[in-house]
Amino acid sequence: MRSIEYGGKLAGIAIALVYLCFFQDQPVFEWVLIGVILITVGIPHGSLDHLLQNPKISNKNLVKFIGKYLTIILVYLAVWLLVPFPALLAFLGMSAYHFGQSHFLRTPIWHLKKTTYLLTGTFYLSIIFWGDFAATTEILSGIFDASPLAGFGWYLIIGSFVSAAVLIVRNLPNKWWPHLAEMILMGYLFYQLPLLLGFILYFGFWHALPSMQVEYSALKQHLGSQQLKAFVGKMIPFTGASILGMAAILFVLYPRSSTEELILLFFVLVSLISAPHIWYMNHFLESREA
Ligand SMILES: CC1=C(/C=C/C(C)=C/C=C/C(C)=C/C=C/C=C(C)/C=C/C=C(C)/C=C/C2=C(C)CCCC2(C)C)C(C)(C)CCC1
Repeated sequence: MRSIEYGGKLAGIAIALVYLCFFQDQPVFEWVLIGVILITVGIPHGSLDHLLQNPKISNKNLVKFIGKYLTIILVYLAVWLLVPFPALLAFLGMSAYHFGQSHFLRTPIWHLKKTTYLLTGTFYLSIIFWGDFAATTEILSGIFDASPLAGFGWYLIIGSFVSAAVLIVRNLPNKWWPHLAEMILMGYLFYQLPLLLGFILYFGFWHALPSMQVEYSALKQHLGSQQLKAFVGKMIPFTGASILGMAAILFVLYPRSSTEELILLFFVLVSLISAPHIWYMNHFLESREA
C-alpha cells in the first residue's frame, strides 16, 4: 500500500513538471486538475470520519455523529460570519497542524509532536502562499489586505523550515533526511507553481491520498471480501452530499460574485467541513499511536 503513496507523489511531481514545461498560463489545465483531484481524493478522504470513530457504527450512533459534525460546522460558520479574520487565522492554524500531521503517518514522532506538525505544515503552506503571493492577496482581499505581508514570506519559510528541521532531526535521528530532502525539493517545486495548482497537488498527493491509505488500512478488516470496492462505496454518500451542498451554494452565489470571491467562498466552505474532519482525524491518528 505504501506504493500508492509514493505513486501519488510521483504523479504529483510529474503533473507539476508537465505544467511548468507545457501548460503555463493555461487555466483549463489547472481547473480540470483541481476538479479531478478534489472529487477523487480531496473530498472523499474526509468522508469516512464516522467509521474511523467506530467501524461498526449503529444507525443511532451515526445520527448522533452527524449531529455533532453538523454542530461543529454551524458553530464555525457563525465564527466566520461574526469575525472573519480570526476565523481565517484559525483555519490556517488548523490546516498547518493537520497537513503537518500527515507527513508523519508512517514515522511516528514523540518530542514536541504537535509543534513539529504545526511547523512542518506552516512551511509547506507558506511556500505555496508566498510562491504566488499576488494570487493569495487577491483571493484574501475579501477578508483583509494581505499585500503588506509580501516581504514577510521568506522569514516565515526559513523560520518554519529551520525549526521544523531541528525537531525532525531530534525526533527521527536515523530517518530525518527523507523528510528534509522532501521539504527542500518539494518546497522548491511548489514555490514555482501558481497558487491553486501548488495547493491542490500538495493537498491531493501529500495529504489526502496518504491519509486515505491509513484509513483503508484501519478499516479493511471490516470491509468483507471486496475490500477496495466496499471502501470506495462507503465514501460515496458523504462525498456526494458534501460536493452537492458546496456546489449548490456556489451556484446560487455565482451570478453576483467575481472568480476571486467564489474561490474564497469555496475555501470557507472547505474550512467548514474540514473543522470537524481535523478534530476526528486527529483523534483517530492519536489513538492509533497510543
Ligand atoms: C462525514 C460527514 C460528512 C462529510 C464530511 C466530509 C466529506 C469531509 C471532508 C473533509 C475535507 C475535504 C477536509 C479538507 C480539508 C482541507 C483543508 C484543511 C484545506 C485547507 C486550505 C487552506 C489552508 C487554503 C488556503 C488558501 C489558499 C490555498 C488560497 C488563498 C486563500 C487561502 C489562504 C484560504 C457530512 C458533512 C456530509 C455530514 C456529516 C458526516
